[in-house]
Amino acid sequence: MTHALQILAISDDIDVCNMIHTSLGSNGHKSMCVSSSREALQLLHTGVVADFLLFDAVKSKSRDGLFASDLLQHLSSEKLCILSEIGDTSWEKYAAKWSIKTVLTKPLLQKDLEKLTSWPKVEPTAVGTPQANNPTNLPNHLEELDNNRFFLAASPTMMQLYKDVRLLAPVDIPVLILGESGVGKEIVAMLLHKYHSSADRSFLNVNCAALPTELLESELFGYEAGAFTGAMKSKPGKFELANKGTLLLDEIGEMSPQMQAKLLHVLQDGSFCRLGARVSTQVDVRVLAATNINMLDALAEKRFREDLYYRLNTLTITVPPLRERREEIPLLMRELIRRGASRPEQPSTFSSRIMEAAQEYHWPGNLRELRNFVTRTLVLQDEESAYNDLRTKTRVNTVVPVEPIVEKKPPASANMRDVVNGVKNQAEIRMLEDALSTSGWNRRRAAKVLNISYRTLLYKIQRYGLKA
Ligand SMILES: Nc1ncnc2c1ncn2[C@@H]1O[C@H](COP(=O)(O)OP(=O)(O)OP(=O)(O)O)[C@@H](O)[C@H]1O
Repeated sequence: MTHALQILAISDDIDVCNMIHTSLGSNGHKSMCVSSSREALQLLHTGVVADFLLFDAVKSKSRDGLFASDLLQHLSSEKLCILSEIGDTSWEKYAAKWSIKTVLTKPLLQKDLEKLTSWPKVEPTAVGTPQANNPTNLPNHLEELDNNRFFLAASPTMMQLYKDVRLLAPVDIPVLILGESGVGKEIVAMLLHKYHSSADRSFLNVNCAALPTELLESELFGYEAGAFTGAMKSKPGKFELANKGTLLLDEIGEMSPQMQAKLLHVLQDGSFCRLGARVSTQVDVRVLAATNINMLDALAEKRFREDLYYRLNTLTITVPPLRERREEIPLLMRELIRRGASRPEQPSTFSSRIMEAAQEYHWPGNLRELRNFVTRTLVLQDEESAYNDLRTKTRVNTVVPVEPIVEKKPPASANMRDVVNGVKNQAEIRMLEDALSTSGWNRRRAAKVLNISYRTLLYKIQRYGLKA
């Protein structure tokens, strides 16, 4: 049987990436698209095998010497191809210098790829066979962000989300990012910033739920010396610091009514006063907002101002929970392991049974929980207990059918009360986890759904050790 080949593309152009994924995927081959040669090199260093590398030279940031010697160390020149623009012949001289035979021009067409690779079609692997679980079989998009953070998409919904982000990013309108806690709203905001014209300016983030109103006000707008006790020196706020850049207002749904009114004012005319200042300051900031609460409920319950809501959500992006894109789990884990394994004795991958168990678990804390799980497992180097932990949590979440009590004598030591309490606790944990995960770990909403007080819910979360 013919083996699936892998093409690695370095391109910022979503049409190019889509064409590669679709055209190669339909022939049973694999493809990966990254946005810089640095990312491509990182992948090659970690053992990813590319049978062919396509470099999109159009609008590439650092044309000269970009991938010359470094990439050629991994791949022979016949395996490299440059994608250029009609009329741009500058790449021919580089191609000659590096002995690269192929220079294609945009728009990239299916027939170019077919001719280029002349790879025979591979029979699709039957669903459910081990190979179908192999993460490298999925077309995916990996993008490097600041501070060793990354964006990875592989499911159809996330690939579409990436496409939407790329379309929206350059447009200067407010975007509201919705999704449960830990799904990657901040990562999406970072991507929106990366592809905005202000990308070389600051990207700042303020968590609106973490600070009481007065502190949030000084954090956002800054203060003058003497504005309050302890304000020895004046200090600019995040709006000033993010001038000409992007400011993400995280957990905006938790902002107090007073702050909402002040924020509305800034969004209307871009000006505000530092605390204790007499004159106003004018800024030009791209404001993004994110929340894990249901904004329509918040509007109906008058917890959030309608006028502010409509200012913030000219466009909305909803990031799906991890349990709705389980096919991404092995890929994400592999990438997290690759970045997390710092010592030689740490594994470069986890066993396939742990990967499978991870795909079955419902990850109420989404990607944050997955990342913590990988880090913990790498540090403790105890896959067995990590596996058991996953299985237990998956079982607790699955409805346990009540076994008919037929002629089974309980063991002498069994205590009826313990058994009943065990079943009751399990049912309670299941209900709590369901309510918390559907409300995106918004405890007030979960308490409402469960019809218990907020304090009772906090107590139960602590008692059962539930974690987002
Ligand atoms: N698509 C993704 N690819 C890779 N890593 C991701 C992705 N999405 C999220 N992560 C990782 O998951 C973790 C949580 O992401 P992030 O902080 O963006 O979530 P969030 O939705 O903003 O959470 P919260 O609502 O609690 O603020 C981070 O470590 C982030 O790097």
